[in-house]
Amino acid sequence: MPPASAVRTFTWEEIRASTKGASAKQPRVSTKEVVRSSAPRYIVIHRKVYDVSGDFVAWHPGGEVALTQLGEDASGAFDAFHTEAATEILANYYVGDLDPSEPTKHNAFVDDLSALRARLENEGQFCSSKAFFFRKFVEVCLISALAWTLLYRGQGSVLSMLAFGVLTGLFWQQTGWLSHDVLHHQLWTSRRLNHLTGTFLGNVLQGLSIGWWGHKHSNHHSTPNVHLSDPDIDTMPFLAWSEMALELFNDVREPTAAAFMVSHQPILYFPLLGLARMSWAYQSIIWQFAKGRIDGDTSAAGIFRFPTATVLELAGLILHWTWNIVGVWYCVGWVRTLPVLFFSQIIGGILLAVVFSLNHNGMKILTREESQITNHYELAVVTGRNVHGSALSTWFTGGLNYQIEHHMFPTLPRHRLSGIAEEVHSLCKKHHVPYHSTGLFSGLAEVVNRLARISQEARRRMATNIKTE
Ligand code: HEM
Repeated sequence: MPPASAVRTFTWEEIRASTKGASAKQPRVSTKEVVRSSAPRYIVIHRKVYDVSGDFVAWHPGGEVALTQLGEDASGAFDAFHTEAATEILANYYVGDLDPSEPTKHNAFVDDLSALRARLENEGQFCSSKAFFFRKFVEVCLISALAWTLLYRGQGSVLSMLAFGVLTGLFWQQTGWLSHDVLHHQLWTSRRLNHLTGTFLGNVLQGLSIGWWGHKHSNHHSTPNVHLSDPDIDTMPFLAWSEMALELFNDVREPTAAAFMVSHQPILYFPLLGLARMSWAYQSIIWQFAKGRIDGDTSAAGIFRFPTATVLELAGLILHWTWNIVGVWYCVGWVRTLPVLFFSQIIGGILLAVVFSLNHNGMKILTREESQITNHYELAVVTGRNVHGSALSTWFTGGLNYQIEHHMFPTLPRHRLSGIAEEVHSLCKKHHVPYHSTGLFSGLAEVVNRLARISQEARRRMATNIKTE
């Protein structure tokens, strides 16, 4: 590192200029541009400036998700995702300091939450209880075993097929929470072991690609409910979650179909949830052959640079579909195979998507500019909805009912989240950050109300023929 006097200092203007290539409609510079152009690309972490241009993305174990923070203060996102080892590697990309006169997202709220993180680390709370995760694994195995036993013994009766569909949907939901935990590196300290366990839980048991999911989910964690950045609210032309999303009408391929969907979205919402799992399964397969191209980038994310990862993923997906199709056929015959599989996919879709929806939908949606001045912890609070209540709601939602705490500390094992919720809540109160916790059904009502409000606005705009750009 150069001596203090020789350290280059940067203004935000210079740092933001390094996002050249981004536009209001496409706020992220494409990975291809970052990799191929020789222009420096800066991010700021704890007032130090790092250049992540060139081969950074190809090397980075988190892949192109780092680019969601280009030109920004990425301190919170960096702290949330990384271990001590990554902090040591930072020096390789260091190019200077943020000018002392420039502001950052750092404030007293960040100080208090960083202190909480440090205390949790010292207490060893980031280490998981293996007994908890083993119990969870046994639970999902029992659900699946019951489903298959009923289907086999039922000899094609409608009741046994319905029971199989419901139990298999539940199995996929609960396995989904398990793979989510593992892929957030909550289970093992070895990242490779987490990826391997995740491939088994995600690809083999669930039929969903962990690479596809990891890419989407890391982007979501980095920019939750940020318009045009968070893939989880990028649901046009089917659902619009904000007035801002209505401005995307001009970009969709079938504006008339989109207008129909959005103006009926509160009614279409639940049927659409039923289709969610089939859509994810389809995208999981496509992803294997066109990694990254789904989002318009032709280069693959860093986690795919090992061909073995792709081979394992493909093998997992093939195993999943073979086991399910042949198994159902063996129990109920060809004619009933498709309806049984279809029904279980619908139930699985609803059970998973309803929880995802509860986590953030209907909460505040920020513009890119607003997110640039909102620190990572505050972003977690204002965009996240906790669902309080019983042990049953924690079981059903896989601990994601502590959504705010999960976003603050994604690597904290799920069984520790309830233990810190009260403290996080009181810190939010102390710093006047609005913390929202509600019941499962009132949360769902909030989601539907938001859809209804946006739908009404869409109809108003259509009726008055206001052109939205
Ligand atoms: C110069 C800046 C960065 C460096 C040197 C870096 C380095 C690393 C390293 C070494 C890992 C492996 C895990 C670990 O040791 O902790 C990692 C993983 C990861 N990074 Fe970064 N990182 C940077 C910036 C970012 C940013 C800004 C984001 C998000 C906005 C990000 C997201 C991730 C994610 C999601 C993973 C986990 C991937 C997995 O599932 O294993 N990184 N990074």
